[in-house]
Amino acid sequence: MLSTENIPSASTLFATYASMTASLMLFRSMANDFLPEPVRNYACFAFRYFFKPRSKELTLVIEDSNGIARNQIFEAAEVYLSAKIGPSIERLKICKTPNEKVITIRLEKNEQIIDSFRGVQLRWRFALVEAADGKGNSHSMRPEKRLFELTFHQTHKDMVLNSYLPHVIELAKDMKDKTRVLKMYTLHRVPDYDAIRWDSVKLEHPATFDTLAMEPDLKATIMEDLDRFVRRKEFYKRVGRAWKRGYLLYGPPGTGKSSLVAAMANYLKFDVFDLQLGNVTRDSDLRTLLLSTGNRSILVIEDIDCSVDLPDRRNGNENNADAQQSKAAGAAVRKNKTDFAGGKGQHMLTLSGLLNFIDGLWSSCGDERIIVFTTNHKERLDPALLRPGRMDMHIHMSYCGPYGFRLLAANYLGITDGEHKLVAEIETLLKTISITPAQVAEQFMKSEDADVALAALIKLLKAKERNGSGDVDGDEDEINLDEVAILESKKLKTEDQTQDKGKETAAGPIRRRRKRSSGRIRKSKN
Ligand SMILES: Nc1ncnc2c1ncn2[C@@H]1O[C@H](COP(=O)(O)OP(=O)(O)OP(=O)(O)O)[C@@H](O)[C@H]1O
Ligand SMILES: [Mg+2]
Repeated sequence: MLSTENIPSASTLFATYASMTASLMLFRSMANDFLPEPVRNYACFAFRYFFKPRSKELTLVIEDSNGIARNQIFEAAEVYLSAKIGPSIERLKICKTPNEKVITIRLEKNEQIIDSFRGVQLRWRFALVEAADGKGNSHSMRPEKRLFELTFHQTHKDMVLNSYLPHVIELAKDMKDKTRVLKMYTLHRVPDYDAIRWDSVKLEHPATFDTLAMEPDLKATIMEDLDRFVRRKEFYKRVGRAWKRGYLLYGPPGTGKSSLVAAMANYLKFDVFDLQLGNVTRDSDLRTLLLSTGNRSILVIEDIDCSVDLPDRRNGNENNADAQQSKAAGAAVRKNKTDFAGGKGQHMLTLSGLLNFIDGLWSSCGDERIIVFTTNHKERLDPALLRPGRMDMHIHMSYCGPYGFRLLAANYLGITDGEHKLVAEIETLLKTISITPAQVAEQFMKSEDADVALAALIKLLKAKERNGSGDVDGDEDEINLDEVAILESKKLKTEDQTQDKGKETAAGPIRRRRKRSSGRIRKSKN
């Protein structure tokens, strides 16, 4: 039987509680009076430290930026985790801008994801915290900081830092590349500010190495070269070279130089910056433009022989003061039309200036840069451009050979392994007659019926054979396409010649117009 004698009464309990509370309050007010604040804070900290339950977990806090630059780990985690979303997630943020191919999915505040790597469990949590200074993140202009918390057992700290996070970064890069929308930047003049800047559009050029008709060995060499370039970051650093590579593409019009640039961009997932030198009049503009090109990009200068001319070649005047000056400097000088007419000379762009800038300052302030020059006339190029070490690879884009023809026939007409009665005849003709891939493609566009398309190609090849135009350049070839083309091109040529008479000193723009007119004939038939 329980005795009630040993149980304290309610009044005793209340009295004890009241006296303890009074003692504590007395103690606290004495501590406040006699102990200085730093000592009190330290005592509180020590109390909490010794009596807090020990956690075996470690949490890494990954903020979206360090205040100035973006945090690469944060960005990688966002992408990586979007592929790890499981059924336990209740809220997600989704978004798609007009330029994006797919919907982006991101975690909402406080959502967690459990990941595992080499048998280790890792917990990710996305959080939004108000910035202590109330200003938030200046980089993203947000009032709060976005961060990920990555929690795991303390013993795995080294593995997470040295293996798991690099793995997340690498995987995220691959994922981003797959969905990346390539951009094509072209020059845009802002008249009010007399300035010129890059404007971007989505690069949707369908050319790839699979659709490009060129000799297989050359194609493989280019692809290998590109692969080697992108994976040799450390090598470039070690040997003290800027991580850039230059290609000179030369060959007749319609042999696929521009298509090759697009194929390179699609292959590497690099943006393209199309630098139309004709629109740039000042060296200072050029420098600003070059400095604002991004990493992982291809800078293209098309038709370099038309864009940058030697003045003595252009106007045939050896005594011209500018020509003398540029010769002395070993430079090719291009001036805009008004300079020639008015002789003001202040808007001057030099090829050597461009090349030095590309070789020097520009190339050292970015990574993974490719520069491509294209030309129809390699022999007209300034020796400064061809100097060893300037352009790493000279690629000759040539007329259509049997391999190129078969590839086009397969892509356009679905003729695989040359299984068509007319293929052998065409291949024989191709041995002696030069025809560009663009012209072959044009014939193949005429009909979906392989018989009709191949017959049209044979007709064109035979017409070329009759005219003895097997080895003339592409501009002349256009005249042989068909009667409409003949009439149209004659008309355009007459127009050109009339205009050219008045502008004998501006050889560059004249060459450009001729090229464009032949392009127009091609387009009108498609
Ligand atoms: N090698 C090729 N493989 C597949 N298609 C090609 C090839 N070359 C040209 N073409 C076709 O011809 C069109 C024009 O080619 P592209 O503009 O690449 O020639 P280009 O060499 O740059 O000519 P230009 O010297 O006039 O700039 C392309 O859009 C493509 O359809
Ligand atoms: Mg081109």
